[in-house]
Parts: sequence; C-alpha cells; structure tokens
Amino acid sequence: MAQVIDGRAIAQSIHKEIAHDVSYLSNKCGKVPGLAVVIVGERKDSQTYVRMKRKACAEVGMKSIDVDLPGDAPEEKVLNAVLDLNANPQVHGISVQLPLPPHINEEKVLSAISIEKDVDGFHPLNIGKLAMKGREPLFVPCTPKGCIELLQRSGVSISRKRAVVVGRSNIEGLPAALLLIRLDATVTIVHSKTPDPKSIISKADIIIASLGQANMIKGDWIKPGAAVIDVGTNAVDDLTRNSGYRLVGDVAFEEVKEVAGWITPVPGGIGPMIVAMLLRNTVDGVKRACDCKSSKLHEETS
Ligand SMILES: Nc1nc2c(c(=O)[nH]1)N[C@@H](CN(C=O)c1ccc(C(=O)N[C@@H](CCC(=O)O)C(=O)O)cc1)CN2
Repeated sequence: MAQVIDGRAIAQSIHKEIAHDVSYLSNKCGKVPGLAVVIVGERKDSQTYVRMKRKACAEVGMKSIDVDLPGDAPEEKVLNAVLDLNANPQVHGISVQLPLPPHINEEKVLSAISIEKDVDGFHPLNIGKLAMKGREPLFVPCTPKGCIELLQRSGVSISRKRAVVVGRSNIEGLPAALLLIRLDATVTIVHSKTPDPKSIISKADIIIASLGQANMIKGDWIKPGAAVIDVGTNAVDDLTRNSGYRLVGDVAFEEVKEVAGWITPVPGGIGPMIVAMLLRNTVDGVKRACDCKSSKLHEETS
C-alpha cells in the first residue's frame, strides 16, 4: 500500500518557510516581495487559481498586485499591462494566468515579461536555459518544480532512477522531463501518440502523469513500489455534489495506491504546491536581487 503524499501539508510547511523569509526581507532589507497576478477573462477554474495565489500572498505577508482584464481585452492592452508591471519596482514577480483567451498570442505575452520577474518560468529564455546543460534558468516552472519538491520531501531518490513523464505540455510535461534529467534520472516521455504506453510506464520507478485524461493510468501499469505524482486535474460528472462534478487525476487512485510506493491524490497533491512554488520563486527572485543568501536568512531568523 502506497504512502499518500499530502500536498496540502507540504505546501503549508513551505508557506511557513516563505513567511520567515518575507519577514526577514521586509524588516532587514526593507523589501516586501510583490507578486502581480494577471487574469484575462472569466474562466471559473482560472479565477479559483488566481484567488488562491492572491490569498496565499496575504498569508505569507507578500504584496499582491491584482490585474483583472475582461475576456475581450485586446492583446495590446494585455501587453501594456505586462510592460507596466515590468517597470513597477514594487513588483518582483509576474504570473499571467494561463490559458489566455484564443485571440491573444500567448508566446508574445509570455516573452514580454522581464526574465527577472518571470516567476512562472515560462519565458522562452528561462525554458531554453532549463533545457541546456551548464546553464541555470532564473526560474523553473511551478508545477514541475512542485513535483520534484514532493518527491524529495517524501524521501524518494531520483538520481539513476528510471522516470516516465506522461504528457509533453510546455508548462508541465516538458519542463518536468528536463528537471528530472538535470537530477540524473533516465527519462522517457510518453504522449498521446506513443504506442503501448503501458509497456513503458510499467518499467518506471518514478511516474509524473500530466496528460489530462481522467483515470487513464491503471493499477496493472505500475511497477510495485514506484512513486506516482498525478498532475492531471479532470472534472468528471458527479451528481451527488452540489457543483455537479468532482476533480480526478490521470491516475486511477484507488487501484494504483495498492501497488505504488508513493502516490499523490487529486485534489490535495500537486495543486497546492503550484501556488507554494510561485511564492517561493518570487521570494527567491527578491533574495537574488538584494544578494540576501538563504543560509543567512535562516541563520539570522532562527
Ligand atoms: N500562469 C500560470 N498558469 C497556469 C499554471 C501556472 O503554473 N501558471 N498552472 C495551472 C493552474 N494553476 C496555477 O496557476 C493551479 C492549478 C491547480 C491548483 C490547485 O491548488 N488545485 C487544487 C484543486 C482546486 C479546485 O478545487 O479547483 C488541488 O489540486 O488540490 C492551483 C493552481 C494552469 N495555468
């Protein structure tokens, strides 16, 4: 029976670490880390995530700068909002909530964010550096960074392990694979066109599932003892709920739990870590800018 990794509890302890750093930066360096979250449109799921990001900022003592634009805002308006935030000294990080409405060129908007404030790590320069040996990105995307944090804080070793990433999206699958390679795992990416995914997944010590297909990965696809991180968030009909739906992952949780060594639930696994990593990236950016080393932060505040 797998150990269920509690993403909410791990994210909460990271929030405490961040609050510690924020207090030091505010009191000793006179810098209150500021995160700008930009939302374009009224998608319900995006509004939920944006609310969570803003609430988390308040909880750890960070400043939240809110930019809410209507769904029909022209691209130029979104680009101008980003340029204003780039120039605002109170803003240390900018998160433009994805997906953007279809009339807006996502690449253009993400490329307009100053790389020093690209706390989502989506700027092509940051992704490019993540992909290159010997180069260090300023920021790593939050979902894959959260996956690694969950593995490491649960005692799962990564080096020399066989890892399979299911999905190849720019913000999840692809950067997750790049991070695992940096940590010396041997990595295979399985995607929607891969023949016989089961035969590949069943050899993995570590699985990061991010394809967006409800309950796709079954118990008999899993090597006994493997670590399974479920990044899928799929809404399935559930008439017993007031909302009429519930969230499930890409992994058939109940059956995989019987075989795996570690597993994350949905909800309550990677989700809360995405927000925690965004705050972590923002605070780390401020530390880098004012040359406050984290060891010094912990020494002086503990
Ligand atoms: N600019 C960005 N856009 C998007 C990102 C991102 O990292 N940056 N990732 C996702 C959305 N996302 C954050 O933005 C996100 C997704 C899920 C959660 C979360 O905590 N989920 C909960 C369930 C919440 C619910 O009940 O609906 C969980 O899994 O426990 C947080 C953030 C795409 N866009």
